[in-house]
Amino acid sequence: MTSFQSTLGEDEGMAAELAENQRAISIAEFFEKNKQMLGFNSGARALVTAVKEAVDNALDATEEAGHLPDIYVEIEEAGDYYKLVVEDNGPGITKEQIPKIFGKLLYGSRFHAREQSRGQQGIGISAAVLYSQLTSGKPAKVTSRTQGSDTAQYFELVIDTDTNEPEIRDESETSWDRPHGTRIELEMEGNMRARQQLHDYVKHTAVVNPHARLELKEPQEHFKFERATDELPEETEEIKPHPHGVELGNVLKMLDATNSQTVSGFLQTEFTRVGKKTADKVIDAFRDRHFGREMAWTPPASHEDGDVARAVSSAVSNKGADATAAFADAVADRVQEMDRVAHQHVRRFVDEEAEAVEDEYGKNFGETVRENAVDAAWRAITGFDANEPDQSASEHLIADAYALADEATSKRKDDETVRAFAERLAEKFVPDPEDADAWRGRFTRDAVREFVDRSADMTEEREDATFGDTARENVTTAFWRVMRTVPDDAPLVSDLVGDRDAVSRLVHGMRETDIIAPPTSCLSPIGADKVEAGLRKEYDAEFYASSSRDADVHAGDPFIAEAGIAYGGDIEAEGQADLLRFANRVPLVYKRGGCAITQTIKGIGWRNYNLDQPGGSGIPNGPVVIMVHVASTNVPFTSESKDAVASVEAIEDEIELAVREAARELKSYLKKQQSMRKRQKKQNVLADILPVMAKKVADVTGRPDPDIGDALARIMNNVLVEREVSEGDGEQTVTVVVENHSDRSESPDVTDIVDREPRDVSDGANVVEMDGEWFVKWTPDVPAGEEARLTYTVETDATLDLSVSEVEGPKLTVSD
Ligand SMILES: Nc1ncnc2c1ncn2[C@@H]1O[C@H](COP(=O)(O)OP(=O)(O)OP(=O)(O)O)[C@@H](O)[C@H]1O
Repeated sequence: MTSFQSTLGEDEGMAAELAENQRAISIAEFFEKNKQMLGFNSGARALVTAVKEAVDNALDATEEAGHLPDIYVEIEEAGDYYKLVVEDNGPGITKEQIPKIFGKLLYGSRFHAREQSRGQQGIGISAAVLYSQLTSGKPAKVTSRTQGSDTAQYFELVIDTDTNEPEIRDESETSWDRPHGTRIELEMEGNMRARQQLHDYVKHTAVVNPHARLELKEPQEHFKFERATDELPEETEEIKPHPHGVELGNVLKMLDATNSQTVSGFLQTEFTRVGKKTADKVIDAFRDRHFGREMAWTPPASHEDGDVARAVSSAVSNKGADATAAFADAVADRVQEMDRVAHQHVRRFVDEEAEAVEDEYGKNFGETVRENAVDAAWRAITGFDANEPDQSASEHLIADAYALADEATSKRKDDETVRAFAERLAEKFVPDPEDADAWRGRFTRDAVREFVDRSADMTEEREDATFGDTARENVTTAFWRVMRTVPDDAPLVSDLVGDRDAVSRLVHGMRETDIIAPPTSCLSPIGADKVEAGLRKEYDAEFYASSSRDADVHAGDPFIAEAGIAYGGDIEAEGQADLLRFANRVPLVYKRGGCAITQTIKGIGWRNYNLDQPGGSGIPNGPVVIMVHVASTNVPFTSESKDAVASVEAIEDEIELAVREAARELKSYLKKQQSMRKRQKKQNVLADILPVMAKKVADVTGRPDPDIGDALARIMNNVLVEREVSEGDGEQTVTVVVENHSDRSESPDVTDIVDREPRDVSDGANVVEMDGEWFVKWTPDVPAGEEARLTYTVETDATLDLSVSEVEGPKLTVSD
């Protein structure tokens, strides 16, 4: 304890004095002092954040109303301040809501909705109003016209920071030329030092929202991003939470609020993807933790040390010999039919057979008789004796335990060790007759593990053997597998409310149960095609790849990770790759280092994907743009300013998988490029030396020079395209020969352009005339090792121009 604290403790008057100064703090006051939490920590950043909040809202509102967004942003110098105007063509806001939306922090429509939207907390735009009033002292000016209304509403308002309530300074009806929408005007202290971030935000917003028209007018520049598509993103639907990943606190709250009485009803009504069957599975998993399971032993017939029929028969008195024998035999038969039998089975068989015998013999088999019968049968099966204080495990139980342990442990353990272990373990199941649960063989998994541990420890000590953790876990699992879920009714919702331990077991049950992934109707991913299209729109690269993963769940909220890669072309080759981060279609422009997206990219070994990565970790170098989008009904951000995605394992894993998917495509492209470069190099060398060699050979042998093109194509296993011409009477017959020296079938596009009309064109050609030139095009399928001959005739003085595509350059030899 510090001396200050000890003084406080001694002096009660001090506590009272301190108490006088203690009072609740309004949320508005809190954020007034903690502007950085909302992204208003500097004048430069404040402008970007205010634009972002207003534009995000405008996009959310227009899309939700089914309108193609048309958003205008203007930043203007106004004396010592900057004036920001953001206008949208959304549905507008009603007169009653305007003051609360702009004049009250934590007021919004999205906080409780499980549906993807840019806005989440209901803080964004009111925080911008707060910052503007704090720095300029001016009220926010809001104009809004709802669809179908002749007039617009105009408000001037500020936030009362003591009460976090709007204070209206002016209010009137006005006219506005937009048929519907909202316009907000804020004056604030600021500067344009973050111009680049502002441009990035608007530009990247346009990339991932191709359906939006965006206009940004700032003191120096004016951008217009026209819409690239009239297709709105798919409409999203609100969903309930998914059972995987909901936290204990939430489940406690939900149990408190639900109208359902049974846990099954609760699971089915409050969660997505839970029907009766899934609810039953969750409840079974819950039961296993809550009640434990019942040990099931093999029936005694195989061991011949327990006679169930005789035991049951002697437990029944006064029911007549026939009825007693029929009942005892029937119970014994039912037991024998089982591979393994647990106490619950015996209870069921006794009840069912008692009823059958009652019907047939007219004797009453009441509860006491039945209980005696269950006890007797169970004793016969297990060898347990309720009257024997120091009983030990029967040979039958030891043999059962041995069989399970033997199968679960490695073959290298010697038989004696396993037997000694099994004897000790079987002993642990022998109950104290006073303990009703143990008597029925009911134990939790932890209890079984403890039995195993104690038996293994003892075996290690006495038998000088080793019983490692894996062996212990395997034996526990082997026992747990044969144990049966208890049939007891699950507690009701009213029993669970407030019982943290029991609810925690329910939450574990929910997590353990296989449940299909949540519906993705609540999400609006960009889609792999559009990710690539967005990159193509923005970057002139030589290669693009993209991926969009299936939905996964975090904290009951579904999410999807998407990635795109652009490589080469005009992308800056010097320095690190460019990383574009997006969350719910909003570009993230700040806190790059503290973002899970950046961390995940840094953790990938990019050298495996043929990129340069100094030191083997970190952002790779080279002409690369990596884009990552996380879409979720609740993106976990590191702070309210929503600059960076928090480090959540499930999300990081999916980001990594999405990026690796795209990176694999990049790798095979780069590998191919590399092998093409090698091939080209080899070909260049050959093209230099072959003519020299050919000349020498021709000189020595006195024969004409051989055809170099042909030889080169054969050596390189290329596709060789050659033109042969035979001249006749004023006309020539042209033959284009396609020889395929490679080891796979090829279908090159072969085009000869001639300036006279060709005739007798061979089959399969497509002839198009344009401005006095004829394009004669074939796409022959040429199997490996074969050739195709393509012919036509044309006047002798025609000029010819041969071109070939659809075969990679270094694999092609054209001799015109
Ligand atoms: N331009 C607009 N048109 C229509 N409704 C709007 C507009 N701007 C805001 N709203 C409504 O006001 C609410 C509050 O907006 P605000 O920016 O404060 O929070 P949010 O967008 O819900 O969440 P966040 O704090 O994460 O930005 C929104 O949820 C939306 O219902």
